[in-house]
Amino acid sequence: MLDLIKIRRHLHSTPEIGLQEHETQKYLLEIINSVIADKAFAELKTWRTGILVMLHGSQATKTIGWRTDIDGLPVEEQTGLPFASKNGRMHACGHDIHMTTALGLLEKLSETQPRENLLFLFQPAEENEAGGKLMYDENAFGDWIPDEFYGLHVRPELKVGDIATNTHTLFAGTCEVELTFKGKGGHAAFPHEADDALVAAAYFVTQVQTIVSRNVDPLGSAVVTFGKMEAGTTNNIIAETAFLHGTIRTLTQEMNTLTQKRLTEIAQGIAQSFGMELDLKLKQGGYLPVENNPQLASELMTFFENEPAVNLIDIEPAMTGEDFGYLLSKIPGVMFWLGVDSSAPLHSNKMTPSETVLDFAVENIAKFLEMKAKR
Ligand SMILES: CC(=O)N[C@@H](CCC[C@H](N)C(=O)O)C(=O)O
Repeated sequence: MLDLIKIRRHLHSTPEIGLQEHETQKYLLEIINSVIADKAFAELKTWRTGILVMLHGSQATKTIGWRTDIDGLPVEEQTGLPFASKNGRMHACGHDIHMTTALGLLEKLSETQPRENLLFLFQPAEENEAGGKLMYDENAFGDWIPDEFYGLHVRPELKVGDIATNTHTLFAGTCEVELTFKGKGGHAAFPHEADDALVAAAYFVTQVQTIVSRNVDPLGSAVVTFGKMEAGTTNNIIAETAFLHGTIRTLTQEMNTLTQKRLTEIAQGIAQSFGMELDLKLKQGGYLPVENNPQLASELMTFFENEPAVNLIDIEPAMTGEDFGYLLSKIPGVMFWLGVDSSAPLHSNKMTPSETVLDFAVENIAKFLEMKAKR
């Protein structure tokens, strides 16, 4: 039987960034191969750093998919745990828990051959390059495309035992924004001979706040956050360029399109009024809103509601993003939050999920997938 705590700690101590998860893939493959070694009904294929494992059903009429993501974040871990990552990257979004749960599910569900096909997707690059979209668009699934797709994300504020989802939108659609104002540098004493990119960026950051307050329907939802701004070199030199890196989050794709349009207009207007060049990149990729399929979500919620160990919560959408949104735009399915009881939030360098969630998750999600694959 797999030692889930040992596996989780190994994965936790060796995180890798999206599409560079080579060691992670190697380690996952070792475990997956040990689990399916004597199962004639199991088959495996890889795509770059991703892995697909198919348990072929005995009387398959459909394919049920389970998805996990495998990448880490560029975060210096500060948990002080004995198995903390020391490589400048961290599983600060819980993907170590996601992967370990998927391995536990694979072990449990491959004990006997399911009736329906069961596909396990270990997907790279959830955080940056929308690996799910890449795999789908590059036909990594081939004829293993699931008919229904399920997946989870850990949620620090919820307790172990909590499973939270809804029958509509669970996560926002996001759009990454990269923007550079290119002006003309100069001496601080001669501003009239320069075009100050830092001042333009300051106006932009202020004006862009009006998208949420003036353009978004007050009954709708949008977030425009710039988390990074770089301009200038020292106090007495006028900045030639200013770089801003941000993200848009909205609960509908229409709102995302509107927000992207207004942001573009504001950036262009400011560049023009300050007489400088603008380089603007909007990167939405696969980060579409995560839309649960109403019927499948309702079935999943009823199932977990009737499981004594599970506290099922009907939850409001969150403004986090997930490239599972892209896969769910192609394949009906459900994503849910799994409570992991950490006092530090997602993406924090102190995020510490409770490992007791592993047994809970494998036990209860396996029951749901067994019901779907009709043993
Ligand atoms: C669950 C979670 O935290 N997801 C990330 C997804 C990032 C999407 C993309 N890189 C962007 O920033 O738009 C999140 O930040 O919500």
